[in-house]
Amino acid sequence: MAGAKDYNNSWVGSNREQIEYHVREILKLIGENVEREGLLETPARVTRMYEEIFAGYEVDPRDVLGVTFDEQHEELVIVKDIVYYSQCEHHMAPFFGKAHIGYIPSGKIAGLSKLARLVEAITRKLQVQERITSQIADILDEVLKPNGVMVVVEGEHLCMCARGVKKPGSKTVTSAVRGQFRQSAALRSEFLELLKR
Ligand SMILES: Nc1nc2c(ncn2[C@@H]2O[C@H](COP(=O)(O)OP(=O)(O)OP(=O)(O)O)[C@@H](O)[C@H]2O)c(=O)[nH]1
Ligand SMILES: [Zn+2]
Repeated sequence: MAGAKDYNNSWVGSNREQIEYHVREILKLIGENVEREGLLETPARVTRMYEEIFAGYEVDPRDVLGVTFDEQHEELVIVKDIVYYSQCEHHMAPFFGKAHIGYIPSGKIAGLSKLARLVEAITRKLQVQERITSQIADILDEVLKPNGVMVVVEGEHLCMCARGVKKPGSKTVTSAVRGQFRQSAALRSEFLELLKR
């Protein structure tokens, strides 16, 4: 039955009926017949989709890094090609791509999966790519207190491909550096070189 599913995210669960109502109203306003078979379940489906793509509103990204390990590895650690899907806050249209994270620990390392979870927590909400990039860097910097952090995010924005300027295939690349990466061009080059492999 439409909307009978349990929701993991409390904001979707408690607002489900209203979200469904408003999706139905938008469908009417764009000229659709909300009674036709293909659309009967659409408001409920959209609401369930929101539960996934806006799951970040339920998570404090700092909590994702709650488990860390003391380790004396003070060399570069990189997790690259972390695929993300986000929604542009200007158009509510998807943008997606890959995030690459590098950091130089200072006595504390994060579980590798936690870096991917951090990307999930930050991207699953309305965002701009620049903010995603700096939030990843800032939260790692704050929680791990590493010697340096560098983050590169690549994204393809549907608001630039499917509408407006219509430039499919254009890629936006953003980066953020903290700590030793700020001072050292050699370190930035090492990170970028390792991304190419
Ligand atoms: N900096 C930045 N801009 C973004 C991002 N996602 C979408 N945008 C841009 O947000 C801008 C919104 O501009 P507006 O002029 O207010 O909106 P618009 O009339 O729909 O703009 P056009 O896309 O140029 O048609 C556009 O230039 C988008 O390309 C992002 O992650 N970062
Ligand atoms: Zn947009």
